[in-house]
Amino acid sequence: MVTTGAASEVVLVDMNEALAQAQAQDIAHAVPFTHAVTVRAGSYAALEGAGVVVLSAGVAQKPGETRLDLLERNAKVFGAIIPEVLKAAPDAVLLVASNPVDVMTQIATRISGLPRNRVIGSGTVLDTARFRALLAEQLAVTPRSVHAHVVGEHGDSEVLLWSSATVAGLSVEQAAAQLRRSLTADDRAAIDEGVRRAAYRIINGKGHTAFGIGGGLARLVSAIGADERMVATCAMLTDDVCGVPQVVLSLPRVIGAGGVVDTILPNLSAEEETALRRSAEILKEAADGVERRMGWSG
Ligand SMILES: NC(=O)C1=CN([C@@H]2O[C@H](COP(=O)(O)OP(=O)(O)OC[C@H]3O[C@@H](n4cnc5c(N)ncnc54)[C@H](O)[C@@H]3O)[C@@H](O)[C@H]2O)C=CC1
Ligand SMILES: CC(=O)C(=O)O
Repeated sequence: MVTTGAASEVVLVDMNEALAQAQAQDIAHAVPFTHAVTVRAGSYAALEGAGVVVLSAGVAQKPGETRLDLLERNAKVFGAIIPEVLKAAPDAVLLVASNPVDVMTQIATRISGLPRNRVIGSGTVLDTARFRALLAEQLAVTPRSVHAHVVGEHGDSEVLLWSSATVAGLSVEQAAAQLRRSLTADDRAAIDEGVRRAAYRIINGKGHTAFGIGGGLARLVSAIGADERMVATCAMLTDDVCGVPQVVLSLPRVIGAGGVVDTILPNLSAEEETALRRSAEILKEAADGVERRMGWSG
């Protein structure tokens, strides 16, 4: 947020106050080289007046763990922090990043009691970025010129929408042919694996992921602040996805003041529709399970 000037003031709140202080100081020392952003650590009360609160507290995956493995532990963390956040910043948009982000968004929606469009999960924003980056590398164009989306779970069952991916208005197959680049079934499988398994590989190498999600969250904060109506694949509680009712997952959403302004359902091939339904079923089952175990259902 500091490097892009996405906010005028950033407050870091963490149960580890010394860590929040140290991070705030370190980040503040980048301000002279970037944008005029005030950065400080504080208690929940310091969130007063916040337009957006990013929820990223909790535990992260260790090598070998899936995102869904974190569910119970992070549900308890949200149970503790969301009432505190709302006391200080009742009008904020909640932007959820903690994993498993889709189910955590559903939990945040339930605990907060806020309208569903004000509780957004970063969802597959990061996976969409990874898909665009890898397609761009394959086609030797900049990722900004690749229009492609990942929908469904931010996790193992996510769905890469190859059928609607375009460059300069052409399908990626047509673009590859004109650009004299290979895009064989093996290339596509390698890109799929590269997107779907990115977090596992990065966590094996450095213990966590940070820059991609940081870029994505900053972009969303700035879209909300400027009422941009940017289309991004964010997670939100949705009435019906391929016949699965009341499920939180990512679809292209219009992001502006107040959170999600609208949702767009892309054209799906039969195979993509089946995969999206499966992803919705997996998330629904995980969310129903945690609601039961936490005594929230009914
Ligand atoms: N949605 C996405 O694309 C991504 C999500 N994540 C998720 O974000 C979360 C955070 O990841 P990291 O920053 O790498 O982990 P981290 O362990 O570095 O940071 C988590 C912080 O939460 C704090 N915390 C824990 N319980 C708390 C509580 N009750 N109140 C206040 N603070 C509390 C901890 O003190 C710690 O500083 C994880 O769930 C991770 O899986 C991470 C990267 C990408
Ligand atoms: C950790 C995580 O969810 C990611 O980097 O995709």
